Amino acid sequence: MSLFSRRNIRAFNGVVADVLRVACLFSAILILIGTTIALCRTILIEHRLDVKLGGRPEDTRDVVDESRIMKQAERLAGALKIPTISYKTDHQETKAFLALHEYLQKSFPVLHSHPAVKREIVNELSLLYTIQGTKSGALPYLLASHLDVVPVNEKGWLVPPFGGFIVNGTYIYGRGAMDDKCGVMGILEALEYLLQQGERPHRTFFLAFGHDEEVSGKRGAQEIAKLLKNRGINELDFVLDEGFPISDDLTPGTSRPVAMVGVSEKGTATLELSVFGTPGHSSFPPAETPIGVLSAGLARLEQRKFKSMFGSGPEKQMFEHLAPHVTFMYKLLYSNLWFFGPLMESHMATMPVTNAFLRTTTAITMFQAGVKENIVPQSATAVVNFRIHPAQTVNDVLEFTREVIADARIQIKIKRSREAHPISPHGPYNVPYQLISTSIRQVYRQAIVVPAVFIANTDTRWYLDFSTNIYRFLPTLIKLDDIGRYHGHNERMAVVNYHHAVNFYYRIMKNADLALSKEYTTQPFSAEL
Ligand SMILES: CCCCCCCC/C=C\CCCCCCCC(=O)N[C@@H](CC(C)C)C(=O)O
Ligand SMILES: [Zn+2]
Ligand SMILES: [Zn+2]
Repeated sequence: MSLFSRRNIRAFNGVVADVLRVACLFSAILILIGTTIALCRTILIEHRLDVKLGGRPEDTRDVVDESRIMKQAERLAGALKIPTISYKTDHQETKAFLALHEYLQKSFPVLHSHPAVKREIVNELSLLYTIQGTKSGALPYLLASHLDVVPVNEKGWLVPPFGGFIVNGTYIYGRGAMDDKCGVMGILEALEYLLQQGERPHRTFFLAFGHDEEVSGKRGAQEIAKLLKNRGINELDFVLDEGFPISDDLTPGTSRPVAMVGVSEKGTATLELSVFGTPGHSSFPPAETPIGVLSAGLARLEQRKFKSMFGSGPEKQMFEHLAPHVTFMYKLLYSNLWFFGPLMESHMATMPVTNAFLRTTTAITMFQAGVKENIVPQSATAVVNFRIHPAQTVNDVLEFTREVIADARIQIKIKRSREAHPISPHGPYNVPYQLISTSIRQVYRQAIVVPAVFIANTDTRWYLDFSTNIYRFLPTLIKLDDIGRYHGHNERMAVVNYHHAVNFYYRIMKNADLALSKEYTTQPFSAEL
């Protein structure tokens, strides 16, 4: 009988169908088990934590008095009028920073004259505040923000970017409204209020406001870090700096806001690509010019994306934390990335901001060549900025670039680089992470808090030595169309969101003291589950 007889083919089809049936059943069982485990784990953990930290999200005691909302907004607007622009390292609007220092002193008189608060100017333009707690023995913590802003192109703005306008009593417009004067002003508002109430923090903490975050932090945060070290401060309980804002209506499967707390940040590499040739008359040009050669190489680099590293970083935990709070279909999806990962990847790759979560990104940010229309230029130079997924390294970026460029005429030089930051603990027993999470949910009561990798960079790089608990989060709410306002036109902050930001920092200060109590210090909070 032939191997391909009808009977054999029928039998073979039967076996294939059986195997497929078993595989489907097996996958379905695994998906259900995966979903159940993820849900139980997160629900149990979150419930326990709410009880432990004593601050259930619905608890609104101690929240800064709402009648102050407009006054707070006006004070932030005042700070936005001061153009503390960083153009590049050592090229800054120096006078504006001094004006901002003075404005802060005038705006927050209680804290600036309080015996427990020491304010220092570091490296001429940065500020370090030390708030002396009433209890000794506990590790201090540090809240960071930055005083500088990126330059503006006034043309695209609805109102002048340094006008300090509050439009319709609803939005505070101005460069720095989101990045990051809301942090500086929000923290100081919270502390001013706390001291005004006659309260005194139990625990010592620092406020570190660098003046050059937008151009590296070398002169600001780095110097603040050195000063702390020189004073014998080698360890901090946690550091909280700017990071993701809370995203509203951006997460499939839920209409609730999602607060991503940055537990790491992507690495970065800035490469300079150059081509050199011989200058000459444009009426008898060579077959290829430096501009042509470099452009072709850059086009190849832009078109060849880095492979997706989805699932090789904390993305898994991010989606597991989302799972209990989303619709049933998305519960299945988010709890079973081993199965649905590719589907999620292809969806996330369609938007730049979600694509940045998946992979190392490539951005050609500068190009320079040519001096006159009839001279073939001698050289062409481009700058390419990469943001590196935590599962890859600077070296991977360099190798990838060489492989894609594949043209010996294009020289590749590293201008700046830094590996991705270590992943900070974000388990149920990590007090600093839970303290931040609880503070978020006490203010944004609907928010789902999840760990994530911050896709941009912050001053936290200078504080990595001080603690393993380094977090990045901005306590405001944004919608999809607000993302373009970062470093773009019409940066703004809703008056009500700014009020929430102040409340959040106030909560941090209160909860940090709560976390000092015996109950917390005797529990194994530092251990991961
Ligand atoms: C399920 C996914 C939902 C996705 C929602 C995402 C919402 C994220 C929105 C915005 C992120 C923007 C981050 C802005 C970063 C500001 C910090 C900054 O500019 N840092 C500089 C530092 C550098 C050293 C000069 C930077 O270039 O990274
Ligand atoms: Zn910033
Ligand atoms: Zn920025």
